[in-house]
Amino acid sequence: MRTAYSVETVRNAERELMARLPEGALMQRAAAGLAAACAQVLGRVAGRVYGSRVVLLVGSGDNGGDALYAGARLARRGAGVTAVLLAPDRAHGGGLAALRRAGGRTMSGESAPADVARADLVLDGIVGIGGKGGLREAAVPLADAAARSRAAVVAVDLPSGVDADTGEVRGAVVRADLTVTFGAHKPGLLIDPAREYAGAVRLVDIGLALPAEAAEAEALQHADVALLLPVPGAESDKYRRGVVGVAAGSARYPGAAVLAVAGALRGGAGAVRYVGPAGDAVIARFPETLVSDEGPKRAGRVQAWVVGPGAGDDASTVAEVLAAEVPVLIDADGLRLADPEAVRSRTAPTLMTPHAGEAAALLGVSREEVEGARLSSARELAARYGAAVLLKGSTTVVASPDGGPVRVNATGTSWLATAGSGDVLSGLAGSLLATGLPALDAGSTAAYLHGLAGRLAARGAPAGAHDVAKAIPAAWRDVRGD
Ligand SMILES: NC(=O)C1=CN([C@@H]2O[C@H](COP(=O)(O)OP(=O)(O)OC[C@H]3O[C@@H](n4cnc5c(N)ncnc54)[C@H](O)[C@@H]3O)[C@@H](O)[C@H]2O)[C@@H](O)CC1
Ligand SMILES: [K+]
Repeated sequence: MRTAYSVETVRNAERELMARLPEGALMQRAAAGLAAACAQVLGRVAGRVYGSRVVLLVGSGDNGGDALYAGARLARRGAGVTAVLLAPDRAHGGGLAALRRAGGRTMSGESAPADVARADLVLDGIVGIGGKGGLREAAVPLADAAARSRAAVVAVDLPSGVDADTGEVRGAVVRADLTVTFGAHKPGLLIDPAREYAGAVRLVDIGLALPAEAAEAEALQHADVALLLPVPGAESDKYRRGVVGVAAGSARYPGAAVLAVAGALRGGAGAVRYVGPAGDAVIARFPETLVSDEGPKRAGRVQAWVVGPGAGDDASTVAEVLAAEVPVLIDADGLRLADPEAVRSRTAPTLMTPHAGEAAALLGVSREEVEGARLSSARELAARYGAAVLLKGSTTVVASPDGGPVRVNATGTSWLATAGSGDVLSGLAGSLLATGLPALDAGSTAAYLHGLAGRLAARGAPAGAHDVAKAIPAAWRDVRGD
């Protein structure tokens, strides 16, 4: 699990640890890890550390201090290190002295862009967890110069200017190739749009003790998903493995039903029951589906429902499903048709799976606002509806109604932005719900498999939603290491 903590939690842990350590020890740990990472990067881009050109962008806080101490270490190994001081009279005193002792030089911001352009490596120590709200004006030309330069850009703790706690980007920020972060991941390193500016992320352990229950966000890895995936035992039959009901599709959109069933058949449930007007299309493609045209209430037992994909204006089916006392996944048209009060008053778990546009409509804000603030949007929807919310997009975020860390999915690919891909995801997640996984686990596991399946199906070329569904078993095997 990749776990991210809020700035407040990180600061508290730092304070506790610092009280037990000699002054400056924590910063030295950070600088040592940072310098080692930079040396590796220099090995790649310049062949070696000795004789390479390094420019430090140094703000007035401890983030700049980390950069200065790391720069001193690189200078001692023979790199030519220049520190650009954004506020020369407020730069970290100890770091500055260390750099000068090691033979590094300093300059002010105005003449820096030329040096940045010639550098092999630019170390971004403008601002870390102490900043808010995009880069200040004086720092913007330096961020631009770094972006134009052929140098590798390594961000200290965070790409300067991004919001550490939310992943929001308001104004100019540094774009890094690598971010070396200290003590713990910050939510902004896992969540877009900030994540995109971080490049690859490396965590340096500085000894912080962070309680798991205080996490703000977490990203499942292969091993976590492997533990969550349901595996049928010797005693299992199709009913014990769970039956998932799919109430989807309409005369106008039969394809949504076919794709949701395609996902559901690969999600671990023992059987898929389809209810709706697209039964013929579903059976033609997937003869193993149990088809009923009697409506959800009389369709027979299921352990979870998926409702909404391609539903058109069929509000009564949505209402019928919401009245069922089993977990329900609501997607697409179902999100628009569901009565909020009926969702809130449900006692069994509910999982809502909007994309940014659907979430925006539910929240009464613009799509851009949701895309810029994915974490708070998902949390807000979850709280309003008393439901788990899986917000689809470049980084899919799954929030629980009762708080706790959000799950962030990192397996997605832009190839998944294709018609019908969401229908496959809802079938898959519904199927996992039917096997008994809690909503947060079902949603995040489905997002993980779906993203992986998307990559496997696409491999650098466009793939249709049905290709993604077909690749789910391969994703499953990949996760389990079979
Ligand atoms: N506290 C600790 O124990 C440790 C802190 N470390 C480093 O210390 C950093 C936090 O240091 P600070 O609390 O001093 O804060 P920062 O250095 O992150 O930022 C504060 C400084 O940045 C300026 N600033 C704020 N917003 C800005 C903006 N939008 N654009 C440009 N400049 C802005 C402020 O004037 C202030 O001087 C961490 O990110 C990490 O790099 C590490 O050394 C590990 C140990
Ligand atoms: K930084």
